[in-house]
Amino acid sequence: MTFKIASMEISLSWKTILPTLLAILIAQRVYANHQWHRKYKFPNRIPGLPIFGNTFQLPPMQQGIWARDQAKKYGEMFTVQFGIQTWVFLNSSRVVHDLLEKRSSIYSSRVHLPMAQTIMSGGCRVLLMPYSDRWRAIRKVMHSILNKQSMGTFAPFQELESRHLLYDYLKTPDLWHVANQRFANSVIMSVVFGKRLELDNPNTKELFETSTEIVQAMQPGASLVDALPIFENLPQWLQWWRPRGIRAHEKCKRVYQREVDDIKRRIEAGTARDCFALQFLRTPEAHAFGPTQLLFSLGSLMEAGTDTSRMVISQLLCAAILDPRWAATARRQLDGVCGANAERLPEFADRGHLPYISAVTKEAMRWRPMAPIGMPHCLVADDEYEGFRWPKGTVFTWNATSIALDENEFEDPMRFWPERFLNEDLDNVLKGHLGFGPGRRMCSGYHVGDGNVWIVIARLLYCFDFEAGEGGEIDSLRVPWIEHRHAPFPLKIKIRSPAHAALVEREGKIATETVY
Ligand code: HEM
Repeated sequence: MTFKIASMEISLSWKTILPTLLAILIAQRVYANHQWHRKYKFPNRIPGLPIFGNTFQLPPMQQGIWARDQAKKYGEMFTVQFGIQTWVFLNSSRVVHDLLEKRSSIYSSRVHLPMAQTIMSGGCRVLLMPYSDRWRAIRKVMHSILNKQSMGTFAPFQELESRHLLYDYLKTPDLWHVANQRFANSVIMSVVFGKRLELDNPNTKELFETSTEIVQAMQPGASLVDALPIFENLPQWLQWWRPRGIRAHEKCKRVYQREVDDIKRRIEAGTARDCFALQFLRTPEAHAFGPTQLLFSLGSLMEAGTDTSRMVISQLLCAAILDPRWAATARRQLDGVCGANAERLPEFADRGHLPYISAVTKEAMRWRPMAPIGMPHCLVADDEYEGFRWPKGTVFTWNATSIALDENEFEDPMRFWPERFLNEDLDNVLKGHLGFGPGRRMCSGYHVGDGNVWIVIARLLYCFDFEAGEGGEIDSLRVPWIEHRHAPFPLKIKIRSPAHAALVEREGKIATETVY
């Protein structure tokens, strides 16, 4: 009886305590939510699902077109919820300039990615690093080696690899996409490690596999814990993704170390060419953050510097067949400088006499942005702007495709029209477009990227004619530029004349036989 009474007493008290506790918790949550909404104010929010927000609305491909449609509907800025992250899309160069450039000191961090950055990269991948002393120190060294004055060190690599590219186009025109990839990979291998790409070397294959793995790991939704970082609090033995991440990390360290050991051997033997790694290894700051950071600083450059150039070159060829007008203008200027009868190949030294090719290069950075919805920049302190208030941790990105194709930004934006860049800012490769990103986080290798595209397009247009291949109309907004297993669009390539064939044969063959 007593027990019964006691148990009744207990159950009675729980019956009252539990709902009361629950009510307090809900009230607290509602109050916190209310306070949060009073404190912070976001631009137009795109309606989404409870809990998941807009996560399932972002398509895996053609994200740029999706984001452009949203910008048309929601205006200069809009807000979306991807998992637990709040993203603000900046849809005009005005707001990009005001926030990501002018306030770059608080808009330049990265989203926390427990799988891609913490585990797979040991926190050391430059592209994914938070804005920190370490990131600033490494970027400073990168800048000191990759600045405009140092381009004389890297231009010979680009010169040689572009001659090899011409030879590949002459001999195996149907494999032009493979030639583009070989060119981009070999330039970056030379720039970073001072040696050419050896296609059949398994070490090379492994090195480039690591890039593919991290690109895949960075895709939204690739890993649950990156979408919902709360899962990183699970005990390590329950984190099923961890062993895969550790394996990828160890593989990266092993393949990067192999390259570092190789260049150290060449330095000792006195056979190393001047390159990024050679200079980097001599810089005390490069060693300040330990051996893993040193390896990943070199690896990060390899990863960031390959696919980017390859894709922009493909875009240019596509633009040439869709609108032959600009290609004809470029050809006229090239013939004026190098002779109409294949007298010689265009050189970097001709750049001052070939302004149209520089304008073509800038227009290529605008036309179909390589990062279609920009790259996430994370805010590190609460901020206010034009009546909006954002908490730290909000993610900002420049809506690259939308801005590039907006007629308020560019006259006749759909047209590939290099003339728009023939102005007093022509020689400033960053000015007038966002192809290399905004603010402090902008591309570290932009001089190399610009040089790659400039020399390749000058030489290809001088030597070859390009026409649409069979396979229907090309929708240049939907071409899968990232594709590397097959050509992203049908293209027919013909050498201009027997004299041009002889020039390519002569200059290209030597390039294919050069070994270092
Ligand atoms: C045409 C070629 C290239 C294009 C269009 C390009 C574009 C970009 C873009 C859009 C970003 C992101 C910027 C941001 O987050 O705001 C970036 C970052 C980066 N790029 Fe490039 N890039 C190119 C070539 C290269 C090359 C050749 C290298 C190396 C030599 C390189 C190294 C990097 C690095 C290290 C980062 C990471 C910067 C950071 O997060 O601090 N890029 N690039």
